[in-house]
Amino acid sequence: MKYLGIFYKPELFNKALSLKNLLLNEGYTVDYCESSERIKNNKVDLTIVLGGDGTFLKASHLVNNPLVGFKGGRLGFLSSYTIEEFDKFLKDLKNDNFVLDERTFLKVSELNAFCLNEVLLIKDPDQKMVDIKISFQDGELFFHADGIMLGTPTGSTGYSLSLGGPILLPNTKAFVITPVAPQFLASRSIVIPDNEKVNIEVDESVNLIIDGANFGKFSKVTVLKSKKKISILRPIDYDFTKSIKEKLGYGKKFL
Ligand SMILES: NC(=O)c1ccc[n+]([C@@H]2O[C@H](COP(=O)([O-])OP(=O)(O)OC[C@H]3O[C@@H](n4cnc5c(N)ncnc54)[C@H](O)[C@@H]3O)[C@@H](O)[C@H]2O)c1
Ligand SMILES: Nc1ncnc2c1ncn2[C@@H]1O[C@H](COP(=O)(O)OP(=O)(O)OP(=O)(O)O)[C@@H](O)[C@H]1O
Repeated sequence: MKYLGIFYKPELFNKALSLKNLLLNEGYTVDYCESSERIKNNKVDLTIVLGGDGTFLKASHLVNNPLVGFKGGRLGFLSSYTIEEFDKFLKDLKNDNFVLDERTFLKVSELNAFCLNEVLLIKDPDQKMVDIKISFQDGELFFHADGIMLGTPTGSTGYSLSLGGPILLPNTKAFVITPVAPQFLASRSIVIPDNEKVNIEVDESVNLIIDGANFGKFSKVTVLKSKKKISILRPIDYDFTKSIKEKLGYGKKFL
């Protein structure tokens, strides 16, 4: 990998500059070092992301080449290194000491918008509970709730988890549907194959939130697996269970 780009959270400008100089000294070409959306559709071999998960999500929507994240925020669940591990990364880069962690995206057909974590339809706080109908090839489901979420395996450790959803291993070919604050205890998440096309209808217009960004009010959307994929560069010793133990405290050995 010779042609690199750096996308950073604005407050990490100095860190981005020092990484750029390190890479230039090692003989790499740094095509861009940006915090704006100008990086869209660039042709570098690797986009290096300095920031937390929000920065990583932003970058994943803008590029199609491999990404590697450096935790420079609070959680950095999607990151592969910390902001202090530039030297470790440079050694891995020199020795190509990586594994590729491929991730799928959802697409909202009405907007041709992509998401790495989840699509959420949720009412305003002062709106009454809404009636939701979810239909897909294998049938239809109804919920009376505040909203509904359709998440990817990547998003299963984000908002979906906070709503009581399951953790899916990254290469699971499935999506998770989770109602938000549903009436009646029976309504929990349901996991469906990721080749399903999901139609969501709500009896009112509610907020459409895609990876945390609000796209306005909708009462009907169609969501399906997108052709867009990204590969996340992971150090050769990376394993997903390590990150859920370390970053979420799940499955840790306490005694
Ligand atoms: N109550 C919640 O847990 C909650 C609420 C809103 C949004 N979110 C998540 O935040 C994402 C947007 O990220 P942001 O940083 O712009 O918003 P943000 O600043 O509100 O971050 C929300 C938290 O979710 C974490 N997060 C994001 N994606 C994750 C993932 N795939 N696995 C584990 N943790 C993840 C972030 O690190 C952050 O700590 C949304 O896609 C949603 O998944 C979570
Ligand atoms: N390049 C950028 N341009 C504009 N805003 C950005 C950029 N990168 C990050 N942000 C915004 O800054 C906020 C915080 O960024 P980020 O989520 O990466 O850090 P964090 O919340 O501290 O870490 P984490 O999400 O890992 O807990 C996010 O809401 C994100 O939208």
